[in-house]
This record gives sequence, structure tokens and C-alpha cells, in this order.
Amino acid sequence: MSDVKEQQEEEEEKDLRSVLVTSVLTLEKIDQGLYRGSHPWVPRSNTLFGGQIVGQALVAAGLTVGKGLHAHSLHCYFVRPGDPRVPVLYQVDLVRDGRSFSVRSVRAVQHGLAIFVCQASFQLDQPSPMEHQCCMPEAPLPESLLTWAELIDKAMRDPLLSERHRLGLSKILAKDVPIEIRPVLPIDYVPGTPLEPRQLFWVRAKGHIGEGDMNMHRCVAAYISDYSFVRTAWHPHVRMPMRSMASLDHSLWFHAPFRADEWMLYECESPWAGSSRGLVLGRLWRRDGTLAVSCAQEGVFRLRQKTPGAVPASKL
Ligand SMILES: CC(C)(COP(=O)(O)OP(=O)(O)OC[C@H]1O[C@@H](n2cnc3c(N)ncnc32)[C@H](O)[C@@H]1OP(=O)(O)O)[C@@H](O)C(=O)NCCC(=O)NCCSC(=O)CCCC(=O)O
Repeated sequence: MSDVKEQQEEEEEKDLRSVLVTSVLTLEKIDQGLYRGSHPWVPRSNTLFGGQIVGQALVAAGLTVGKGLHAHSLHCYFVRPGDPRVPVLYQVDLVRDGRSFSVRSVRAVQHGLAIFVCQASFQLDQPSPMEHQCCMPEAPLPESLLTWAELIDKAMRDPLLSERHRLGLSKILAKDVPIEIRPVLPIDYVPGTPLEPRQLFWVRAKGHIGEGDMNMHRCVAAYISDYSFVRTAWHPHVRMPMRSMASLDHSLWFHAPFRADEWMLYECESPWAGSSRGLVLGRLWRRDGTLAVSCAQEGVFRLRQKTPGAVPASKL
């Protein structure tokens, strides 16, 4: 093959590579255990996307562990909103290296203050005959479903849709999120319709990641797992006037190997909400029915005060 053709093919392959790997989850090393991350995509809230911080923190922790060690769990708190105008510094503390497990503590800092703290644990691969898992819920295959963007496009063509909702939907469409979603259950694109505190959707990173490093797929899944997760707890209460919603913490447990650029079924359920908080539990399934990741998160939900007509949860 000629050099020019080879170079062209290399360029094409690069274009197809997931932006999550090429930019979002690529950190700059500043010093031993100190990394800097940037943010190519910022949500409409104009604070940093929690999944990005979790993913970058896991990348930083992973850069300090030995070969053959893979992240198996992490537990994080979001303590201040992230500022999209400045990069985030990740300081990694090497808590312990044992024979099988290595534990890291990561502090994400902006303006000299912690915005996020996290503990992550890595393990050497240790197969064991002690195995079990629960069953994946039934769901139509992703290829048979419309994408989120197509569903919204369809809703936009509904002549009964109000102008306010149309504007809201066009803003959602404009978001340049580096992940693809195909909802299985109805999505909340018609605001004001209470839904079950459940979500079921197929999800994968946009672009190609390839076999690559198992830890990178876990960092991408960490990013993806925060997307739309906390909203599950809001589903039954959408008639309440919401002032703000933010994730407080995030926990992940990685089970079987998976590829984050292949479709995975995300099953999200909120078993409880109260005290201005909502709990959400999630499972990411490989399409062959293997349980890949378990997730848990609490969010804080602040309502607007003294708005007449709010429907109490018990009446929904
Ligand atoms: C969650 C909080 C706000 C909690 O802290 P706090 O102690 O309440 O903080 P604060 O500075 O004192 O207040 C912040 C704000 O909360 C208000 N507040 C505090 N307590 C009350 C109350 N009892 N009643 C009513 N309002 C209350 C305060 O007045 C502040 O309001 P303000 O910001 O001044 O309008 C803080 O820890 C924080 O901001 N953490 C970062 C959260 C975050 O950035 N999470 C990640 C991003 S969210 C995400 O990625 C989910 C994706 C969403 C999706 O799917 O779309």
C-alpha cells in the first residue's frame, strides 16, 4: 500500500475514534500522581458533567497502578459544582498496593478547592469458580429502536406540542453528547407526564474504541453511567417545580469485561426518594446478557418554593 493511502486510512480511523478516548479521557501529566483534564462538552447547566469527572478521576487513578490491575469498584462524592471555564486537577494518593488489590484516593481540584473526592480499587485478574448473576430484563434489540435524537425529532413534528416544549426539545437536540442512546421505555420528552421511576435504554460511546485496554472501557462506562441516571428518581415527580437537581455521589462495581463502544442495556431504577434526595440503582448489561457494571447514585432535588399547584408525590 502506498504511504499516502496508508496515511489517509490512518486519518480516517482517527476520525472514527471515540472523542471520549481521544480527548475527554486523555489527561495531561503535570507531576507524579498529578494530572490535568479538560472538558470538550459542557451540559446546559453550565457546570461540569459528573460522569466526566468520574471518568477522568478513574483514568488518573489507573495511571498510577501496575500492569494487569483492573478497576473493580469506585465510590465518589461531588462536593462542589465544577467550573467549565478552567481545567480540573486530579491529585492521586497511592493509599495501598497489596498482592491482589491496589487502592487509590483521588481529589479533583479547581480554584484550589476540592470539587470531588473518590476512592477507587483495582484488582489483578483472579478467576474463580464461585460465580452467579441475576438476569437481564427483556428488551428489543437496539437496531430495532429509534435513537433519542430521532424520537425527539418525531415529537417535534407533533402539531399539538407547545412552543415552550418545542424550544426545550431543540435545546436537547443541540447537545453534542459523545454517547449514543436508544430508549426502550418511553422517555420524558413530553414534560409534565409522570413516569415510573425506571429507565431502560441501550447506550454506547460514539465512535470506535476497539479492543484496547480494559481500564479505558471502564473509564468510558464511568462517564456514560452518570448520563441521565439521577433523573430516574425525578420521573414520578415531574409536575413538581424543580429548581435544581445534581448528583451527590456515585458508586460503580465492574464485574465482567465489556466494550463501551458496543451496545449495552442500561437498566435504571429508583427505589426511594425523600428528604430532598433520590436514590438510583443501575445495571449495565452486555447484549449477550452478561452483567457488566452495577451503579448507585444519590441526587439532591431542590424544589422551587411556594409555587401553587404542586402535586404531592402521594397523589401521583
Ligand atoms: C449538592 C450540593 C449543592 C450540596 O451542597 P449544599 O451543602 O447544599 O451547598 P450550598 O453551597 O450550601 O448550597 C448550594 C445551593 O443549594 C441551596 N440550598 C442549600 N440548602 C438548602 C435547603 N435546605 N433548602 C433550599 N436550598 C438549599 C443554597 O442556597 C445554594 O443555592 P444557590 O446555588 O445559591 O442558588 C454541593 O455538594 C454541590 O454542588 N455538589 C456538586 C454537584 C455536582 O456538580 N454534581 C455533578 C453534576 S450533576 C450531573 O452530572 C448529573 C447529570 C444530570 C443529567 O442527567 O442531566
